[in-house]
Amino acid sequence: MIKLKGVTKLYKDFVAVDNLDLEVKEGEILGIIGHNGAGKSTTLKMIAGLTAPTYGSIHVMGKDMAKESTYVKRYIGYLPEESPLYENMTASEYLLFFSELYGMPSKDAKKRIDMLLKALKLDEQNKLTGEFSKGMKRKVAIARSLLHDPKLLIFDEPNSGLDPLTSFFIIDYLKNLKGQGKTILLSAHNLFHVEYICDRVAIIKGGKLLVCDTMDSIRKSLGSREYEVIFWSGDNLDYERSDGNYIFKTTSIGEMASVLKNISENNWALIDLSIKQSALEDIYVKLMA
Ligand SMILES: Nc1ncnc2c1ncn2[C@@H]1O[C@H](COP(=O)(O)OP(=O)(O)OP(=O)(O)O)[C@@H](O)[C@H]1O
Repeated sequence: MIKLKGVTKLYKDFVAVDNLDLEVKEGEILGIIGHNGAGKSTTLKMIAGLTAPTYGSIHVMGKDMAKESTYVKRYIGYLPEESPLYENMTASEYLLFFSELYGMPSKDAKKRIDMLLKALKLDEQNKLTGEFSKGMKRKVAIARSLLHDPKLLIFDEPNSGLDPLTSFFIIDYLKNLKGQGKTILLSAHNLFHVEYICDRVAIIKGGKLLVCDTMDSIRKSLGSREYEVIFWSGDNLDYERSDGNYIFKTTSIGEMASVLKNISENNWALIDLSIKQSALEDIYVKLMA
């Protein structure tokens, strides 16, 4: 669906995106994460055809964005990081206005707007968007990006500045859109959300791609596992105590095996054995350090 080859973006002589190769497959959700100023928005804008790369090529739906971006844009729903609305319109009026700009037949547009307002739980029909909360405004912007039923969604921090429940509602809504066959490329700062919905994660730093893979593969190469064994023994042992039991934690599978052997040989009682994997947050902190 998306293919970037050697994409570089210079602002004068400042390198905002540096020789980026990236692919997004049809039907997947790819999350881009990175510090402020890492180059996420610039990358998304280039893919959406809003700014051209200085070097390199971008293909979307098999088309070269340098030549056919006008054609491709009708299949893209782009949500910018900041999305000011026309605040003296209700949500329906605003969306209807955009549907006219998109050339949608008004009957189809009204149906689609009703569906989107309902799906996004935007039910205060009589309020002007200027009187909406931040979360509701973001939902209107999301509805606008989905008006023309695009195949590819490019969302720049869809839930920035929103409370946890509204954020989660939006993330879950995006997951639902993937179920309807959409391809989604998003940037986000909430790593839990990225881990929750994305099939693959791209981590960028200073405009360069550090890693792009599934969470499983990233964990295998960069993450760690911590084993935790809880057991009971009547003996006085040199292990940490927890609620009348002993607890042993390690990242070494060898050490964990030797404790299990001890438990078995001494007839102590194994209460629990668990494996904790690194969350994206741990891996991100490690990579950025
Ligand atoms: N129009 C522009 N002119 C000059 N520099 C720019 C322009 N747009 C972005 N930059 C610079 O390019 C770098 C990357 O910016 P970008 O907005 O892509 O980062 P980001 O990862 O999206 O950051 P954030 O998480 O804060 O949104 C930053 O150093 C920024 O200051």
